[in-house]
Amino acid sequence: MFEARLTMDAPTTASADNGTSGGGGGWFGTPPQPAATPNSAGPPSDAGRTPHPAESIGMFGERPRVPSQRSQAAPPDPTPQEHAPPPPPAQQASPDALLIRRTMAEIEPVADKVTSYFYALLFVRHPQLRPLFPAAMDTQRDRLLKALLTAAEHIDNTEVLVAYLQNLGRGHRKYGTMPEHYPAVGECLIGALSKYTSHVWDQAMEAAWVRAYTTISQVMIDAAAADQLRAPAWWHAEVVAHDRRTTDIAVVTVRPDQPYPFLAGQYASVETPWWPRVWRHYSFASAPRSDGLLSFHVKAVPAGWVSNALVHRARLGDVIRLGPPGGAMTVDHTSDSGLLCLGGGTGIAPIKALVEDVAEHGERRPMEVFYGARTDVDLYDINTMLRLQQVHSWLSVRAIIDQQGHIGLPDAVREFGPWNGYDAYLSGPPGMIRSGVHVLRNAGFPQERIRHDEVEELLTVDS
Ligand SMILES: NC(=O)C1=CN([C@@H]2O[C@H](COP(=O)(O)OP(=O)(O)OC[C@H]3O[C@@H](n4cnc5c(N)ncnc54)[C@H](O)[C@@H]3O)[C@@H](O)[C@H]2O)C=CC1
Repeated sequence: MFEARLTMDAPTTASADNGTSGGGGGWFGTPPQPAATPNSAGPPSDAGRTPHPAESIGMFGERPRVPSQRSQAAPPDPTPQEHAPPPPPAQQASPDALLIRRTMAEIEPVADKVTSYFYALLFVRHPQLRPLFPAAMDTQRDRLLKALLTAAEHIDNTEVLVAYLQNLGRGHRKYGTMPEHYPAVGECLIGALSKYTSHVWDQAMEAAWVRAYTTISQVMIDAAAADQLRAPAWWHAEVVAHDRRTTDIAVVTVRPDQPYPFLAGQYASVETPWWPRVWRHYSFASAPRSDGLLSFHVKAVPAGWVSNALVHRARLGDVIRLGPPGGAMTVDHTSDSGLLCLGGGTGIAPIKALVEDVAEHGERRPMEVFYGARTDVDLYDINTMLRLQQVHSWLSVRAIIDQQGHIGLPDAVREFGPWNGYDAYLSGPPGMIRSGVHVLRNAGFPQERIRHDEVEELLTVDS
């Protein structure tokens, strides 16, 4: 019944300036499609996507970053008033946002059921979409729904939402997501939400969700179409070096088949040939190199499909797939702030990339690296870091062995300082990031000077 009403606010397929927007289809129609490139013409048998603990999956599986932007945001903005206003406080939320929040509160206690029902609907009604998802959906099945719900919840916060959704839309190209898939997802989203909120669901609530999803899908579709003009949906990359540093950690170096632009501190999503459509995020372990090679530090974790494959199975000549780079834990080279870096375990990888990045820019900003590990053996990259320290007088590296686990690194940072004039970069297990942020905030560190990847995403990382 709601379907008939939904065709009003149809997402279009591409941006208005190419003549394809504005008219077409509705949620439940087939919007016009942008010209396909070879990479995006349709999901290959292994087209899939996203990262995390059991990682990613879903068509919209990129981890939601909307809520915690500030921790990884750019440096403090001296003129915030020139930008869009912050999201309205709850009492000023738009009517649609209030209805969406009401729905969210209703489904929260039954989130698992909503998730199961949503995917059941999707795959029964639209079986052609099933191959876009990994074979095993059990661990990651809620990524798509979560991303959609997160976006809807922040529908009033246009500035942040658009950036998030654009990233999401671009990231979905590697799954083989096409514009015509969006109406199917929207229909099943409404179907699942209405079923589990039937006692409160009404026309107004449905209309709010339709408007929100129409906006969400339109931004994603436009971003994917724009990205298609300048970048492949994914890169193939051949393993050219495989260096086992410990029984469970390997440094894997790959050569992409096309230039792969990225910034030090970012990460890529990675899919191996052994687990099609299962994607994980790995931070680049080096700044961009003149030979175009990329390195990742991979630790095989229990039940980590991708990480175990990369550490124990990958051989020279194997070809993996890479999604586009993501992440905002990058250095602002217009600043001369010091850099306080915490790298826990394999979290040292992007910190090493940041050191190289600062060095390449010829800067002499103080850089203090705290490298935490459980044992000496786990400090698998300490020699590299100490070599960098020898070469760069502005760099200081301290190793913190934390056998008891999980208190040493942030505590050690507290003992040094003061850290006035420093930006902080945190990379490592989610627990380390959380406690690190806590310690730094208590030490007076402004939130906007603390950068790290999203904890939600790390929780799904198969390190
Ligand atoms: N961009 C990022 O943030 C990256 C994150 N990672 C993540 O880093 C982790 C590395 O795993 P492992 O090498 O096994 O590290 P681990 O679990 O052995 O921890 C390494 C060190 O981090 C610190 N630490 C860990 N948990 C802590 C806690 N709850 N509170 C305070 N400090 C804590 C301790 O000093 C510990 O020795 C993985 O979860 C991986 O996903 C890896 C690469 C990049």
